[in-house]
Amino acid sequence: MKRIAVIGAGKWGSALAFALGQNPENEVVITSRHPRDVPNFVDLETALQREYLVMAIPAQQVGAWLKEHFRYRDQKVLVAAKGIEASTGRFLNEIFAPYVPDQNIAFLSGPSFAAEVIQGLPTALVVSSADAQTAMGFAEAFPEFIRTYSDDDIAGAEVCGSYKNVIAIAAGICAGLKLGNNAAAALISRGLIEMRRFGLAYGARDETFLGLSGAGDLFLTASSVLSRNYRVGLGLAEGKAKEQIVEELGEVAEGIGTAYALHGIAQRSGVYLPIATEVYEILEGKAPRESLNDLLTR
Ligand SMILES: NC(=O)C1=CN([C@@H]2O[C@H](COP(=O)(O)OP(=O)(O)OC[C@H]3O[C@@H](n4cnc5c(N)ncnc54)[C@H](O)[C@@H]3O)[C@@H](O)[C@H]2O)C=CC1
Ligand SMILES: O=C(CO)COP(=O)(O)O
Repeated sequence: MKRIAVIGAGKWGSALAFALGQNPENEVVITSRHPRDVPNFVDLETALQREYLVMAIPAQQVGAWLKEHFRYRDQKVLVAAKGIEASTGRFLNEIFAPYVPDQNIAFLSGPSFAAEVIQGLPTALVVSSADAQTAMGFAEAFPEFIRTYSDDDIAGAEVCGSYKNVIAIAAGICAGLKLGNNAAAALISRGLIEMRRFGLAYGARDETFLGLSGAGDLFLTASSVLSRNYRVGLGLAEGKAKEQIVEELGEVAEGIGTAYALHGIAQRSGVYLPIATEVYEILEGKAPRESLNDLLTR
């Protein structure tokens, strides 16, 4: 029996708790900063005693959360968030490194809308860890409707999971401006190339970008209104400010923070990130049509 605690009861944490609960080999509890009226809800201290932790707190908040609440007790940790910390440019593996040893941590990626997982719809995910046993331990915890693969390309999982959210914002802008399917396809394919170029510089493996974590999650997120990031793009195309969009969304859209993080990385390192940079400029108020036309005619 795997005793699992999901930390963070938002859309993704709730969906993961549901999915993992479908496997009779697991005993799953969930916790969050606001008590929830769900049968498996426990307080944070109880949750942190569990052997397996699934972290579903957004990337922009998890660093502060770890500092305030986390105490390592040999737990195995699965990081389910996707994003790069805007304030520091840190990836999630860097944020968690001071708290959890490499052999006890894994990262979840792949095309997976929470809204479909919670319906038990077929899904495929990747569990990446430096330790094969840790990756397998989490991969086999998922129920049959979720096909899991395991690998050790943490850099690839992280770059794909975070960067695709920024491309999804750009795709939402493209759709909102009614630039057409040709433009959308050009944008998404160039977004994959940009994400791959950035990821290779971070030590990611090439094949990861054509797999579930890369192309799979990018195509999913950059082509559906189920994506919060895609919906951010639609709002930007309407001329709304990001603050209003986030308020109306009522859920996290990690692509915003990651766009700021990527802009900072590009400024510091000189790496060429045209789409991420244009998304940052539009989030900062640049006219979307001018920006996307620049991008597509460059
Ligand atoms: N929703 C989805 O379809 C998927 C989401 N993800 C990722 O999962 C992560 C979480 O996303 P969602 O659950 O969808 O977002 P959400 O907006 O539905 O929920 C976020 C949750 O984090 C909690 N939270 C925020 N700040 C916190 C803090 N400082 N301390 C404790 N809890 C805090 C909130 O209370 C909320 O319950 C994100 O990184 C997202 O990219 C990954 C795959 C699918
Ligand atoms: O990561 C996701 C799907 O794989 C969820 O995407 P959004 O955060 O854009 O909704």
